[in-house]
Amino acid sequence: MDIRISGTEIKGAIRPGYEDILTAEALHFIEQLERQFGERRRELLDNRKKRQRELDQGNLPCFLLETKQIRMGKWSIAPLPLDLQDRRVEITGPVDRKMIINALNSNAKVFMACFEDATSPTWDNLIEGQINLRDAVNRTIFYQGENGRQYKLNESTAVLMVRPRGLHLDEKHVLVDGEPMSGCLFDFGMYFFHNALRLVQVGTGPYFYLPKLESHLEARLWNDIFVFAQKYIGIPKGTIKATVLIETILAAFEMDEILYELKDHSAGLNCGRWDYIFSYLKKLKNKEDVLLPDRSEVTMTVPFMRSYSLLTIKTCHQRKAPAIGGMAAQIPIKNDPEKNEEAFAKVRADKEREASDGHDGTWVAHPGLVPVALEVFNREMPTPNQIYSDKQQGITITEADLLEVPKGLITEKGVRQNIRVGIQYIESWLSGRGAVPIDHLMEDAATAEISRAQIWQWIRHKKGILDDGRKFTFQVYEQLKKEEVVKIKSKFGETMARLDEAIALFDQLIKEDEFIDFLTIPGYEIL
Ligand SMILES: CC(=O)SCCNC(=O)CCNC(=O)[C@H](O)C(C)(C)COP(=O)(O)OP(=O)(O)OC[C@H]1O[C@@H](n2cnc3c(N)ncnc32)[C@H](O)[C@@H]1OP(=O)(O)O
Ligand SMILES: O=CC(=O)O
Ligand SMILES: [Mg+2]
Repeated sequence: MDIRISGTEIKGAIRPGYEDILTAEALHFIEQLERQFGERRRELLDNRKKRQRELDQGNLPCFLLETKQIRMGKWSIAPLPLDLQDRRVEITGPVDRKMIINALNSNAKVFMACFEDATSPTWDNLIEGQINLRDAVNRTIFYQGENGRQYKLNESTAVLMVRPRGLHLDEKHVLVDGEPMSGCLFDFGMYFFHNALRLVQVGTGPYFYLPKLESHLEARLWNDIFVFAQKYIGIPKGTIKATVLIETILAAFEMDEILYELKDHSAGLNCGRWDYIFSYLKKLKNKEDVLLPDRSEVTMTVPFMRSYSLLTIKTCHQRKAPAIGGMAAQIPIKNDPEKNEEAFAKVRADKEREASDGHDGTWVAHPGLVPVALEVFNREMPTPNQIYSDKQQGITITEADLLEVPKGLITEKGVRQNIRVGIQYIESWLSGRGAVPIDHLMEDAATAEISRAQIWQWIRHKKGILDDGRKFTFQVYEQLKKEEVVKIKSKFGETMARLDEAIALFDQLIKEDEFIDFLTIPGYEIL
């Protein structure tokens, strides 16, 4: 069956149940969103390119002169709704049916359902994700595992927040006036249209996380989208609340401005550490002194990362907004209690730093880590949040602090890990899975971006030299890649259906001199 309503045409398959999401009314709404905001989104994407060219020519990110008044002014975001005041532990995950139930039942305060880093945007994942979220909001969601185990919601569940895709991705299965529509407007629009009224009725609201913003003008776009959407379905302005991920180096220089643009709709900021590392590398890739060591060495305690997290807290608290921490990559390790305890200790230390610095909550990747993070925040944060604490007073973070280049080594082990993780992750993404465990770490689109960006840069940077003195070149890359692919094949054999395509895509990302902005853009062409 083909669906075509007014100027909107659905190119994706219509399986049983999909018509409940792709209703005429919902399609009319997303068509309006695209017509109203699609062009502005494209202009903002062009701005990103222009900004990248300026950075490539040697300009450095800086606090903006033209918005100094906003940074100096006395203002706060609108008061937070009751159910977003205590966000001490938030679990994240893809929009998979079983995982949604597990996350909502996990005892975390919030569950962020993710269409971005943790979801491979196949048409089926997206529409099934919308069905799952609708059923979760209606509390009718139910799942039966292959082993017969049945899953349903507990009496008390986490507050739901939804992360639509970033501005950079199209939705090729939905054409509006003959062109693919914006992925972010599709995800946001469908979730909002089907759930906002019900969420308000039951005393919560349409709450969002906004990924990968690069400027306050992008926050302004989202604010205008929210105003339009609320008016469209007849709910008061300010009902939507959104937390913006500070996960690009450019956004770190515009935190006040981002909060200001969204102030009626703001639910604070979050430190998206993995995309942040990727963005630091990508945006500054042409600077001769900018070179990151092995991925495992770029932790939250290296100076530029710590500065960014402290500035996020300080900025948020000045504006009475929550500052949520980020994701430690460790996940539980089954059948090895000693290694498992080491992983938990790393997560605990990460959460202790966040809580004692003044973060108002944190992220975990796995239900098994909820008690670890809860114990730390319960101990360190007796109040629902730390918005009124004075922990950040006296701290000043400069432009130079945000840009400080970390020290450390590039090793063959680090190169091998980047190659293996990059290829394995892309294979899984192409096969429809957007978050995977690799070497006992959570890997998703953001972490994989770091892996491939490092390889790209180390080859081209004159200081891309391994700790044993070898220059890292295309030849060394080819040799190590060959060996890593053999290891992948011997471990996974025939189960990796899209390995050849993953290797080809990884190669393209490394070999094109023009840095490819997001791996998901060429990836989406073959998804
Ligand atoms: C950089 C960023 O953007 S971070 C945010 C985006 N990334 C994410 O959200 C990743 C979230 N985490 C995950 O997807 C998963 O934890 C993974 C892929 C890393 C590991 O998943 P698995 O290999 O399935 O873990 P594991 O086998 O230990 O899972 C045990 C149980 O916990 C469940 N589970 C694991 N992680 C989650 C989660 N995040 N949410 C809900 N349930 C989860 C599993 O579904 C499984 O349930 P079951 O026992 O009922 O079958
Ligand atoms: O989205 C989170 C990140 O770390 O990236
Ligand atoms: Mg991210």
